[in-house]
Amino acid sequence: MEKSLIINPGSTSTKLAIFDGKKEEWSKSLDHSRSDIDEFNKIIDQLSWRQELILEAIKDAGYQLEDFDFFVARGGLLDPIPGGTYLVGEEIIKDLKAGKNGEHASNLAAIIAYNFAKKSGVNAYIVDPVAVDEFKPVARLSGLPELPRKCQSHALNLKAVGRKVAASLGKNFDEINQIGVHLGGGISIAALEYGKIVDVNNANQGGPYSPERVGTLPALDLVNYIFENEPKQAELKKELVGKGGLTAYLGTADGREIEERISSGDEKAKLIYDGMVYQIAKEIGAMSAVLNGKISGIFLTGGLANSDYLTDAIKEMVSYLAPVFIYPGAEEMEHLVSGGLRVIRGEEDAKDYKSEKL
Ligand SMILES: Nc1ncnc2c1ncn2[C@@H]1O[C@H](COP(=O)(O)OP(=O)(O)O)[C@@H](O)[C@H]1O
Ligand SMILES: CCCC(=O)OP(=O)(O)O
Repeated sequence: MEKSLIINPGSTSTKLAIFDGKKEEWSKSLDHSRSDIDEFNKIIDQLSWRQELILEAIKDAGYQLEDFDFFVARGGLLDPIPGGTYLVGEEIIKDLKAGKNGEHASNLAAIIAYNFAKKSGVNAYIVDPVAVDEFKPVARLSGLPELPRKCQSHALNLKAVGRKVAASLGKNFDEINQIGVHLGGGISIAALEYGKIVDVNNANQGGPYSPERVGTLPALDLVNYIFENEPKQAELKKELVGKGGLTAYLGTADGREIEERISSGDEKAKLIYDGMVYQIAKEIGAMSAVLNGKISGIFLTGGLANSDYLTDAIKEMVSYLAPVFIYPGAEEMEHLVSGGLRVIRGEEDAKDYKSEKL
């Protein structure tokens, strides 16, 4: 009675897993090529395509929708809400379909889970969506009232790894302060104050540049660039979010390829890669100030945390602040199923999106 399908779409992959309770029975990552993704104008246009790919994958694995007692999905760009597990209902679906708070691959997750859950007559949940907003009021100020800073992050992985690090220190997640660093295609660097994301760069539009994203840009120069070059809005967004950072400078988002180039003496690759390290360390320093320097640990997670080159270089710049823990990859699937199970087992109530909106 605890069989679940976990659905986690990212910009270039859709990760799937089937659990019975906390035991993983099957998992698969469907990797999507840049050319497949580029076929679609908007993220929401990918809905049927990704949904069919998922159905095919679970069928090939010998499962059908009726086998599942609940579905759990990575939540998308919803209205700002506190962390936790939410029951997916019409209000969530309406906002995600409309792209009310922007476009992101994770917007598809709850819609697909809801479609599947309706067919099977069970519930769908989301856990710690990218829209988790636990900002302090001062963190919202940008300097322009019309453009407040938004709390959007890799909340799912940050919270999952934060819990693990706290446990390894013999503490509860909500007892200590940490700086959480998700190093993926986008980069989130968060001040976790007693388990809450009280500040974070927005991986889609601020902080360090990353394999695919530009990070903070000089505002006036961006305005001039737009007026001088008159780019199409959708094209410019793709340039900033999908083709910025390492991709813009070096033509690849692949850290392994860049490290090979560095090993064979490519000085430009070294400068650009080291520039990303520099910006990451600078942002960690900023989050340390947010926490008044009272930090039990800094953790580095995400795909790039597999790289000794990067983690050693970051450690060299920030380990004076606190011990640095390395958790390569992501803990997202386990965290999603745990969030769903807490509700299924009656250990906590699923939150209601409408009444939790900030
Ligand atoms: N061993 C490695 N060395 C360097 N970079 C790596 C390594 N493994 C993965 N990466 C990089 O990690 C990034 C993807 O991280 P991931 O956490 O999977 O991304 P996302 O958060 O977007 O799902 C890519 O830039 C990839 O090249
Ligand atoms: C807005 C932060 C979430 C994010 O950027 O996720 P992906 O790296 O999976 O696109």
